[in-house]
Amino acid sequence: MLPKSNTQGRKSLLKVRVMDFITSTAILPLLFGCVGIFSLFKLLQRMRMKAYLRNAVVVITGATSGLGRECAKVFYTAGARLVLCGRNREALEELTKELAASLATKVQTHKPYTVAFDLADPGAIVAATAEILQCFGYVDVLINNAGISYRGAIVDTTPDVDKKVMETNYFGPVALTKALLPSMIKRRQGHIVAISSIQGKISIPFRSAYAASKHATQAFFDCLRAEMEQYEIEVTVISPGYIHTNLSVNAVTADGSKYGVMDKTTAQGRSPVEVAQDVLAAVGKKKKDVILADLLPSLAIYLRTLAPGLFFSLMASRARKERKSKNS
Ligand SMILES: NC(=O)C1=CN([C@@H]2O[C@H](COP(=O)(O)OP(=O)(O)OC[C@H]3O[C@@H](n4cnc5c(N)ncnc54)[C@H](OP(=O)(O)O)[C@@H]3O)[C@@H](O)[C@H]2O)C=CC1
Ligand SMILES: CCCCCCCCCCCCCCCC(=O)OCC(=O)COP(=O)(O)O
Repeated sequence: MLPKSNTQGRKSLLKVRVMDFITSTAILPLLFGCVGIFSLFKLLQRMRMKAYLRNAVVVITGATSGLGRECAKVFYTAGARLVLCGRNREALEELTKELAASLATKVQTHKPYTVAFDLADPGAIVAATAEILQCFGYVDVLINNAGISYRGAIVDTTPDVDKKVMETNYFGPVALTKALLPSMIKRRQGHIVAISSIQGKISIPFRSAYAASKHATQAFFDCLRAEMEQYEIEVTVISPGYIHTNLSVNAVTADGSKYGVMDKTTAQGRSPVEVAQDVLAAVGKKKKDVILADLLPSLAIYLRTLAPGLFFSLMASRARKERKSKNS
């Protein structure tokens, strides 16, 4: 073994040699070159993204609250021409006024149109599509954001509740997408976005109808992406974790009544403002599948695939715990 001072001497000699190597060879210019190319790439990406969204006709469902409302703000600021959808006409008008009153941005902004309809009413979607297409003559980006959640045990849940959740979260967005596709195919241009959920990738107990509707959403829009490639139509599926919105308050329960509670998980969720910015970036970069969640939910997705037995045990234990806390 070498004495300590000798080891330190060797270490500093090594440092000097490494520095000599870096300065005497092409490594330093190469490093600077790589950083430069990377920064240039990022700059170009940002410029392309901005150009893609500026003046684009963007339809947002569920724009009256939560994530949809924040998406309306960020896309408006990016210079998009908006068609804002929801059931509550007054809330849509109020948002339009708020956007018009917002501070001037660097890009030219456009007064949004509003179209009020119920996604769970198949008849309303045909009329709404015609109205949406009349606003600007075409649609560049459709953001299927509207949705409701649910809380309940499968054994207590009425089929009407299952249907309501599926109609709002799956059949409605699918019908609207299909109604708008022909005009996109004709132009060979368009972008369909589905706001799914981590629960579109994994099912957690007491969320059957919601998780089923989001799994169906993932499956449908994955198929759509493959089928639309020939027309250069983009499809982006976004799966967020908990967001601080009124989703849990507005959720339906097993008997169809409103849940009306702000859950702790929801209250501690990400800010919808930040999530909306991530949605804007995902759309601008034409991402295909995006998970916007913390480490644990993201790991749970891998666990479901790689160790399903373990994942199912964890979910059963979660169900036991939740039942116990409800009964106590
Ligand atoms: N919050 C969260 O933790 C997470 C949310 N998501 C998803 O984000 C999306 C937005 O939800 P979020 O903002 O959180 O919740 P909110 O309850 O705040 O917003 C839901 C929106 O959907 C609209 N909506 C509901 N039912 C219908 C209907 N039948 N027809 C038309 N519009 C309807 C509501 O508008 P109105 O009532 O005015 O019609 C409202 O604008 C949903 O798809 C949700 O599943 C995904 C992961 C996590
Ligand atoms: C290798 C180690 C892996 C450890 C994995 C542990 C498993 C932990 C389970 C985590 C479950 C996360 C569930 C996340 C659910 C979620 O984010 O949902 C988003 C929503 O859509 C919320 O809707 P809700 O109505 O349920 O509030």
